[in-house]
Amino acid sequence: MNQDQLKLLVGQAACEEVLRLPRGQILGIGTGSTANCFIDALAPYKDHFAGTVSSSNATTGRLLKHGFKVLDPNEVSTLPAYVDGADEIDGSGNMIKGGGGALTREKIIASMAQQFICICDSSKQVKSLGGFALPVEVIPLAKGAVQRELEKLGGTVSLRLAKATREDLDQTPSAPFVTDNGGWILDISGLKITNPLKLESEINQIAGVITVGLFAKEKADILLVSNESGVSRLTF
Ligand SMILES: O=C[C@H](O)[C@H](O)[C@H](O)COP(=O)(O)O
Repeated sequence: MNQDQLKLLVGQAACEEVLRLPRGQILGIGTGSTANCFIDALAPYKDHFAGTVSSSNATTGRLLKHGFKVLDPNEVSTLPAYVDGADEIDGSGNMIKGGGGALTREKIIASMAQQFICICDSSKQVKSLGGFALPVEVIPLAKGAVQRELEKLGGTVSLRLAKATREDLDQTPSAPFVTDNGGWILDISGLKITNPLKLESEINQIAGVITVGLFAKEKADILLVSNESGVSRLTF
């Protein structure tokens, strides 16, 4: 099975998982190629849910195309579950997210949910986080100041350019990648993340940081992970 087939498989498993929730609730939905597989699998059963809350403009577009109702997060107080992919996940459910630039809205929607259901293929499972460059969304005018602070952490910090990210976001190549919030992204590579919760809090304290793509406070509660032998369900 190739990686696309593994994503389809876990998307289908996540669909079965959320259909066990009582009817008529509102579901939080993430961003990325794995989340897209989940959205497509869930589309025939969309009436099971009263609506969805989306973590990005790309996801909103896909949900609307399938006929899902998409609600403004301000209209919703709590969600039974949030389903999303990850760039890396460790053995405790801590994650790096933001490879597609949607980290801030993802973290907001995750914080509203009673449980975070992470979906991925087994290539995303790691012993410790940091092999995938850690994304940090920043206010553009603070880029220089934030970069200097982030460099003190020991990694290599680079501004994400549009060409280095997804074509489906319709960005101009070589210009800074611009998030749905008008922010820019600094990617930190070469970090050894030993205490994700502490590092998340430290980076969030830097003036000019919008969000760091470390999900330790909002870590996964459930992991559905696919490999050659099928889908496993882990809880944290
Ligand atoms: O900003 C993007 C999100 O955090 C995604 O959930 C993450 O990048 C994983 O995406 P994919 O499922 O495409 O690997």
